[in-house]
Amino acid sequence: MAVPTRPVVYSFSDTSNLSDSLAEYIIKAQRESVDKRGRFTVAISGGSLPKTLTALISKSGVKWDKWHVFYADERVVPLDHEDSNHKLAQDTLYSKVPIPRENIHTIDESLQDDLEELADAYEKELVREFAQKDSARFPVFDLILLGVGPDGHTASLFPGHELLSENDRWVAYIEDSPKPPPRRVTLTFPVINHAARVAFVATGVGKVQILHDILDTPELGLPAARVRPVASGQLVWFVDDAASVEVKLAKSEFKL
Ligand SMILES: O=C(O)[C@H](O)[C@@H](O)[C@H](O)[C@H](O)COP(=O)(O)O
Repeated sequence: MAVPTRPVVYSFSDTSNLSDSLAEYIIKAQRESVDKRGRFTVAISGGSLPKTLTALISKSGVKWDKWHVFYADERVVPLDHEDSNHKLAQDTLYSKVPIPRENIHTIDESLQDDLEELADAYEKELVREFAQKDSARFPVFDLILLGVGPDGHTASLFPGHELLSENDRWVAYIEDSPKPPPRRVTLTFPVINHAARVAFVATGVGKVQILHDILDTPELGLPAARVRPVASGQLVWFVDDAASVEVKLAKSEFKL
């Protein structure tokens, strides 16, 4: 059994410094992935995360045509709905950079009335994009970008939910999400924990307690604390000083 990865925690004075360093981290991950496999597969979350990616817009090292973007979770609403993570990322990022639309892997909104079928279809999209390239049982994302809720959820994996023990499916659905909207699809822990890199982003005073709980008492088993990339997977937290004020775990000085 691989030794669980210990998280590296980078704390920044403000979100502008965080966003700039996160962009440098992502570009380094992209460079390594493109050098090895000619592409960069990344899964992003919704909420406040897309906004922290905007520093990439002005960076010269981003090879947008090599990116393949998926969603760590997505709300099951039309892709132009205000609750859609895709719409959020489209308005915040994609509309400002030359990423090919065919490289953005959205849910099939025509299936939104049948969550089982929609989750299955998204899983098949992952199989198409990864299986012929990686023979592993689970897809190996180059990078998964996660947020964390005040209850410790990440993606759409919520405390006490049966999805936390889903160990076979790559994509699962939830119809009673405690965070609205209720109907969502999400990557499962096996997929998240097979990523080459996982980076959490958490900012603001609203995350003070949950960051302390997750980073200093992982034995509580909160969903975000159960993200432990196996093998050589890296686990990094990008936080601001406001959110990490109660974190006892030693913070590292950001360096690539
Ligand atoms: O679709 C979603 O709602 C997100 O993927 C969700 O998992 C988010 O990352 C957390 O709820 C944190 O959200 P904030 O960063 O906005 O607090």
